[in-house]
Amino acid sequence: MRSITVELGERSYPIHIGSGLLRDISQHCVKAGFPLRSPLLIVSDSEVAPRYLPVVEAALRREGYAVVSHVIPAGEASKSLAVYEEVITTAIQAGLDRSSAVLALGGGVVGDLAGFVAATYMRGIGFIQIPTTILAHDSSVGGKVAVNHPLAKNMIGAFYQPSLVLYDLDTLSTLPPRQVSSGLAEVVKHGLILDRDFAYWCLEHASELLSLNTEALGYALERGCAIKAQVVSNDEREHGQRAFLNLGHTIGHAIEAVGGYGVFLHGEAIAIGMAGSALLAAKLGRERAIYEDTIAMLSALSLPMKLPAEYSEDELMEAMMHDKKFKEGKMTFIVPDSIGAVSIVNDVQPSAVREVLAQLKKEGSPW
Ligand SMILES: NC(=O)c1ccc[n+]([C@@H]2O[C@H](COP(=O)([O-])OP(=O)(O)OC[C@H]3O[C@@H](n4cnc5c(N)ncnc54)[C@H](O)[C@@H]3O)[C@@H](O)[C@H]2O)c1
Ligand SMILES: O=C(O)C(=O)C[C@@H](O)[C@H](O)[C@H](O)COP(=O)(O)O
Ligand SMILES: [Zn+2]
Repeated sequence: MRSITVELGERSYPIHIGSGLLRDISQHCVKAGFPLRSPLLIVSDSEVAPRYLPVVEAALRREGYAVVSHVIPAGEASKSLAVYEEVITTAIQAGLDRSSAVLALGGGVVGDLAGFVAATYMRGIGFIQIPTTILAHDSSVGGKVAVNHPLAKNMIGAFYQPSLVLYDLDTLSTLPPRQVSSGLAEVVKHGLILDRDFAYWCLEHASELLSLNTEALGYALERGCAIKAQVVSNDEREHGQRAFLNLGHTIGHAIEAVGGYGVFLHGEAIAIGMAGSALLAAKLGRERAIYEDTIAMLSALSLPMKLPAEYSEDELMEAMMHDKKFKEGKMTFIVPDSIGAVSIVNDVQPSAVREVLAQLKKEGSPW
């Protein structure tokens, strides 16, 4: 097992990464100070629960914890206020108290939803992330928790850090290929924003990553988590550098909202968005090689880069006005300066964004 710390003073917490970690969950709950007398709530989804919930429940019960589980339907549509209310109902019925914790066993949907429950139930109780997707190397770290509104992604949420991230890489072996690629979009994003060598390493090792080679994947997820942890430690509430993590998300979130949640997976939408940011970079005078190398990386990871023709540019522009970086009537984009370095560009002209959207319908591979 390897560990990385998210340094946030008194709220610092470890990310444990390794093999066979699920059965150790109870010792971590004890160490984190969750008392046996207070019930724990595990939130999982309909794909993850049949595979991994029994191990986690059994480990906790062996220790003496009272455990209740709530299984949501798998997929982005569950990141909603309606499902949030159902989970809160379970928490009340199970008698969770202020010393209880919510454990998120699943991908980013479970993590974001369960984290929002933990942040708001009785104004905040304990929270543990147990990620089971590649993408969740990103979502489980950093404390952004939320549900979606039909008009805009992650619109109802909070910053609420977990006490612990327990990342058992054995769970990743059951991920479907499309989910593998989607998760790798956020992995390469971490390279594109801050680590040039890592971005090109992802390109060189794409086939090992896609085939879930243990060594390659372990390295990639550790590096991704370390970059994320560092950014969050520097700027927890996104006053500056944390916005780098939003590369590709202005367009990506608009694609998710306009197309319907779950039509494009999050990582797929972000891949199209990162291709768009690289096109925007070229329009703003950066080298076109940034776009070409970005496309090569996304393509190697079997990610989409093309915007389907039926996506209305007007609707996408409208959705982008709800981006959390949109302030005082100005569009802000994270724009690559080179591979491994980005800038926050305020006041991007809407006409330039429209041109990018039109180009995204033409360029890239048809996927
Ligand atoms: N909070 C953050 O900082 C942050 C960062 C990135 C993404 N996100 C959010 O995360 C979400 C996407 O996360 P995701 O891609 O993990 O999606 P997800 O949670 O929907 O998981 C993807 C799919 O894989 C299945 N699955 C999960 N683990 C599995 C396993 N081990 N074996 C087999 N199937 C498994 C799930 O049931 C689901 O169908 C989006 O809502 C996105 O907005 C949040
Ligand atoms: O942790 C962050 O900060 C990120 O931006 C990570 C993103 O990958 C993630 O999708 C996040 O949920 C987006 O946040 P939002 O503030 O744009 O909703
Ligand atoms: Zn993301």
